[in-house]
Amino acid sequence: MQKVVLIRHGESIWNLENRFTGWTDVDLSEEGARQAYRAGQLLKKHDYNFDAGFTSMLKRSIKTLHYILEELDHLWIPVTKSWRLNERYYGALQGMNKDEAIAQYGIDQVHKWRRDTNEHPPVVTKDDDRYPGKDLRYRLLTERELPLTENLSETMDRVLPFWNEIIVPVIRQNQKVVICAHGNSLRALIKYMDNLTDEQVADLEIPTATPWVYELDEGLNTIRHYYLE
Ligand SMILES: O=C(O)[C@@H](CO)OP(=O)(O)O
Repeated sequence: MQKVVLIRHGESIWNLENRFTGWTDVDLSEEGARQAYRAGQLLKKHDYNFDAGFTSMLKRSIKTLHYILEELDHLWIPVTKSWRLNERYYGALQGMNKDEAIAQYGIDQVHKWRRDTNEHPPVVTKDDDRYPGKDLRYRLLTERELPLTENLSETMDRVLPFWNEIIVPVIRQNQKVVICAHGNSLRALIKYMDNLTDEQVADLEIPTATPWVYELDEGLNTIRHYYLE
């Protein structure tokens, strides 16, 4: 049996302001940083230790993992950062307040944008400052990889190769792995791991900075999962 710990970043400033975030690189709120340290303390209390960490290229996740590893006195483990674990790219919704979006577009449309597996948020154009092609950190990505918008299915298309080709081989070497990512990149991973239907994944809400333990069998099928308390 293998245990993998998944964790969504702590509360960000835009979580607090209720704004669509996606690939916008907003920082943790003060409470978000405290949540991350508390998650580290919880893992320590339960005697968790890790050999390898994985996170996105966004500071709210990078810092959350860093604070957790600091609490565990584990800052020395290798941490791999990849855009493939980034939050779902929310296109032209990024920056918009979610209540204002509901007032403008209606609750049903906003719910579809947020939780339907196949619905695309409105696109950004390539001259928009929010286009990832303008961001230095993504300069090695191909044009096809740079999103203008993304639904959950497309998020799965970029998360799953990273899981299968990069993380799974590390787990198979019996390394203990922690993955710190985002609400929707984790939903994409769990949809695949637990074979969830579109309806089931629409109801899956992942709390911030709460260690989520996945126990996997030899074939890396889920035996059970639970949040640490
Ligand atoms: O704004 C976002 O990027 C995500 C995560 O905070 O929001 P939602 O839960 O609406 O998909």
